[in-house]
Amino acid sequence: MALWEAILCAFLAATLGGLYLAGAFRKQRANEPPLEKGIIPWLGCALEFRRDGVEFLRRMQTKHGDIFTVLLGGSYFTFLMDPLSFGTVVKEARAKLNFTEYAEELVQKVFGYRPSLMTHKIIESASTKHLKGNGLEVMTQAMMDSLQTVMLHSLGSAEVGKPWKEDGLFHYCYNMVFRAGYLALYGNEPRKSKDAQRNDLQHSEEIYEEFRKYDRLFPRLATSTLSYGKRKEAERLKRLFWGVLSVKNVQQKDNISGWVREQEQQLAEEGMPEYMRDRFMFLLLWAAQGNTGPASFWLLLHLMKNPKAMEEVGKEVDRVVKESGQEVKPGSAVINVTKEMLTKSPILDSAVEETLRLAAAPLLIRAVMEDMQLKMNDGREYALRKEDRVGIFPYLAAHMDPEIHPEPHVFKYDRFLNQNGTKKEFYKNGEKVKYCTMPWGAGTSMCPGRFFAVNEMKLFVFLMLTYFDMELVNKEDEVPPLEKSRYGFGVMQPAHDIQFRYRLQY
Ligand code: HEM
Repeated sequence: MALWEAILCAFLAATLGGLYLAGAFRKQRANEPPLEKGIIPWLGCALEFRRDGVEFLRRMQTKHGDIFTVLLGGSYFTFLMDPLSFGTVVKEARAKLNFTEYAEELVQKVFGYRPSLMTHKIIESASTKHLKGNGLEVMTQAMMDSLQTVMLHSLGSAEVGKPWKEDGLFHYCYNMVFRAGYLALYGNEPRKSKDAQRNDLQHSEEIYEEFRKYDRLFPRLATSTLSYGKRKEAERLKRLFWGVLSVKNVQQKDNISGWVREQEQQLAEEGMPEYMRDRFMFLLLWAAQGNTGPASFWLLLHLMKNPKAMEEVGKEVDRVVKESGQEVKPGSAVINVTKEMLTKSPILDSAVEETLRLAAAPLLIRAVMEDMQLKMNDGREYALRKEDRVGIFPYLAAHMDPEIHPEPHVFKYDRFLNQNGTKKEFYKNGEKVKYCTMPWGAGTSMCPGRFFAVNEMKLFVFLMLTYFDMELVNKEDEVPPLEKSRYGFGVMQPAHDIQFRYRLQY
């Protein structure tokens, strides 16, 4: 064979091998879901998906129905769009559909954290102890105290009159809830130090500013699409957080939450090196603080845009405060809202659920560990291949389904309540939909902080409505659209902020 023939053969073999690895030759087999490979080898439909995931999946759903497989950046994802069938994925044994595989890859990429075998168990058991039941009472009180500190401080002294203050509503809500949550979880400056409270306020503000820089980069960091310069910036921020939240630094604080302290201790007992535990601290901050602030923003905004909702929630808040025997008097605008009080506000509960229906858009992913059959609710069965992934995107498949939630784009504060005050059930094709909303994920990966998160949002609303008058600067401003690049990453953020003003009532 001539040399040029040998080179040509090698080139052809390499190209075919590359195309094979890129999945270009994959065909839909009998019993498999419809396949969509896009036109670019390896990337498949990744660009379209990243541009606007909702639009892309809606188009696929119209074309293929409620199950289909898509090539995205070298991996095949089977999307299940039938909410009545979610249970089969969520409850499937870990040996077949595994949550940790994909999650481990992601946390290594974005936080530099390599999970140990026990990490998930440690998070689960610490959360059961500290973010539920009696532990939740302690955490709710810590959040209450920190919220009072940051919210009342932001106004200065009430004695100098009650001037209006103006701010971006998203900035204000995220800032307040983030800083209070950070202080409640990671502790305060040692109380023996002079100016401890002032230092807490200043330090939490600095942390918030840096966190937001990372937060903005996060979606592109997770999808490996940052420019070189932005990647360097993300690396700088990551290192900054590993330092600020290092085990050594956090241990200097007073009132560290049991949730943070115990997880760190258990990882240490398991033999995890200290530098890796520093990274874990950053991962926890992200998980605990990245969603609740944006969710509180949407809740307050929807209440402000819906006078009837604001009136009903306001009446409920007043009643609960009065029933607790407290009164907000001029000059002493301080109330204490307890976990117990927060159990007596069904209207606010419904408004919180409705807010999360509209704003929470996580993408739940499971790795297929062996060739298997997926049985749909209507009896159809589909073959899944080992090493593919299964994706559930409840925002589109359930939250926005007009059959489950009529007028899905409208905020209805009492959507989740029956007239007699009990919780409503939802139906599709005449069948009850268990997974009618899934802001917290489900199954093994379900958010362990959900009870605390709801209490944080409710505390924030209790205090805002009790302490402040507030209004949008421009009452005609529409609710801003969602920032599309964040689909799949939890609670959505607005494409732009919206100005409001607030002042002390008393
Ligand atoms: C509105 C607020 C929140 C929302 C919507 C939310 C949502 C979620 C979702 C969807 C997941 C699962 C992700 C997946 O399946 O891959 C998750 C995981 C997690 N969340 Fe939340 N979360 C919120 C607040 C919180 C808070 C306040 C905490 C703790 C104080 C917390 C702690 C965690 C942790 C530690 C995980 C990872 C669990 C594990 O991998 O074992 N979250 N969250």
